[in-house]
Amino acid sequence: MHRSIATVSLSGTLRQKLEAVAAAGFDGIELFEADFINFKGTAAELRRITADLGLTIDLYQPFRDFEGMPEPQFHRSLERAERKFDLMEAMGAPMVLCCSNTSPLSVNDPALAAAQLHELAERAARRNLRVGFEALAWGRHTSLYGQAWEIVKEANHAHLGLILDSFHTLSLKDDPAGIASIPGDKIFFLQMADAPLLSMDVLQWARHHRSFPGQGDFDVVGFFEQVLRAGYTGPLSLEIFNDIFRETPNRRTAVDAMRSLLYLESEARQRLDDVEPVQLFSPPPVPALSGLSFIEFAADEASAATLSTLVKQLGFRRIGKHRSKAVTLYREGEINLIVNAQPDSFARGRFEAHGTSVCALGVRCDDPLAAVGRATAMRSQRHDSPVGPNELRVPAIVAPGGNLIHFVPEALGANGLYEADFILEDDGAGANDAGLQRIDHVALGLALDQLDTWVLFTRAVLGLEPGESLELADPFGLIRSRGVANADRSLRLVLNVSLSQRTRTARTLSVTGGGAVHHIALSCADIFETAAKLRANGTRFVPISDNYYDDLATRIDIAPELLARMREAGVLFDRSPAGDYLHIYTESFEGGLFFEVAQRVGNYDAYGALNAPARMASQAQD
Ligand SMILES: O=C(O)c1ccc(O)c(O)c1
Ligand SMILES: [Mg+2]
Repeated sequence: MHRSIATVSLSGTLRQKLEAVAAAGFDGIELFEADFINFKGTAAELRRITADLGLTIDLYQPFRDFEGMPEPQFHRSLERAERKFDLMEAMGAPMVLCCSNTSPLSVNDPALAAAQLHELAERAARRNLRVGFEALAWGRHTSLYGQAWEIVKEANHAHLGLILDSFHTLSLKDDPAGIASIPGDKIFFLQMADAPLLSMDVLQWARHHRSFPGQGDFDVVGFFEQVLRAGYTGPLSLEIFNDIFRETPNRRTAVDAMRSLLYLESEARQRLDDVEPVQLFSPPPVPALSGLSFIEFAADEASAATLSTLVKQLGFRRIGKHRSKAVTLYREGEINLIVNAQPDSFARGRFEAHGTSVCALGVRCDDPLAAVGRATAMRSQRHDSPVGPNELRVPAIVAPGGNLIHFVPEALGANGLYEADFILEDDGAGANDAGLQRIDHVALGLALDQLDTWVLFTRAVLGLEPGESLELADPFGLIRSRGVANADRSLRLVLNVSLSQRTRTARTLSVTGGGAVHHIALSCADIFETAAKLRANGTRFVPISDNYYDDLATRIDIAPELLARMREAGVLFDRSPAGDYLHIYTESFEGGLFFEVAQRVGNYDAYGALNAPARMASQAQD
């Protein structure tokens, strides 16, 4: 499809926006009027700049408060339109977006609206321009696409058509199914936007909280499917009013934007085997992922020694040394932790930039090359590390923020990779084993402008689905937290952002840079036994207040004996209809990273997020 984006969706000057959009591979733009009004150049100059960048100006927008107007406003608006048509001719923009009237002066008369739009289209036709009519969700008399379509039909002019915007339809919970029966050639333009489900004034929602398809909660794929079923073959465009995007570096926004369209096309394509009026993007399928094989830390010699002590307290044994690099492998249960202190390596670069931190995750995968193919198709970068003799090349990609995700072939089994790359020599400290079994989840601390990027990345590249978005109280501000997981829940990530500059998460972030691992949750079969062994090994846990347990007993019906054990051990508890979650947090390591030990009972499917405030308050009281 011809892929386009409204200039309002990105930060920067108009020229910077155009350069970012062109670099991300877009074909065209919707020119947001304010971007042109404040541009220090002529329409002809803009035409040359966009053409030099290989972009077309597909739409000039918006033209407001036009239809259903009494005199003298109507004729004044026609004059205004003529001046905009002059500009459009000079810049080579073939279409103007006329959004439904919000003025208190407008009258509720669809026949008048149709007649006036006919007149506008007639004037556009004289210059071979076209007019698209869009229902704003807060339009005074026209707020639904069905109403706008009735008016366009009645106006019956070849140069007048309908503009669809998924936000307006989905925010009002209007049914997009009717779109499929609108003639495709009368849909002149398609604007796609997603958004989180919020209960607020629809205008505020639309102007501040839209997001790219795949980042929000709307059924944008279902909407797009109906438009394609109508036979639409015009541009696929993004129009995103978002407060955070206005300040996000525009190169990143532009890549997210392209990824969202590629995701949207590929998802819709799977629903449209029978009808495909236009070629849709077809990437390799999402890989089948089955959990984390390893977590790799970036360190230097000194911090590698500190980490070694820490993980041994957690019951890990050192089981191998890398064949050619200063890299050590630790294991407990099925969990592999790698500490990479190799100078001149990718890991050392991360260490120098961010301190001791997680620099890579290894994900088990049925077909790693296909996974990398999917990732690069979805605009992620492939990463190739130097490989020594007899070592395995594990395909990797760069995640947002710069850490690596390696795809470890499932076929290697539990030990294949480690046997190839490491000299395995168990240091025999297995007596410390505390019963940690698997990596339950990895929680990331992200900058505010990275959450949407990560939701889309994990969805489009890794095939993970986001869960509920929660707001959690830290003593110094709010944290927003969202889990993403694959279908069988063998791979779970938790994405945390701080809405305040003053929370622990925000402060850690300013030390480690965005996209850092914030904590690592490890599972066990009996949390009381495991916590006792870990304590005996020297692990220190975040203490939990007595008041927490008094309150817990009032909220949840728990056997007194279990409550007493939790109180004594400092174990936190959450219950859902599907099951229970018992967990405990270690004190943090330098840079703020810490571990969580978790026991899932039944089919509990979340992360104990409601207990995070207890942890954050305790950490703040240290
Ligand atoms: O918020 C607005 O005014 C506005 C303008 C043009 C659009 O296409 C739209 O969806 C919203
Ligand atoms: Mg719109």
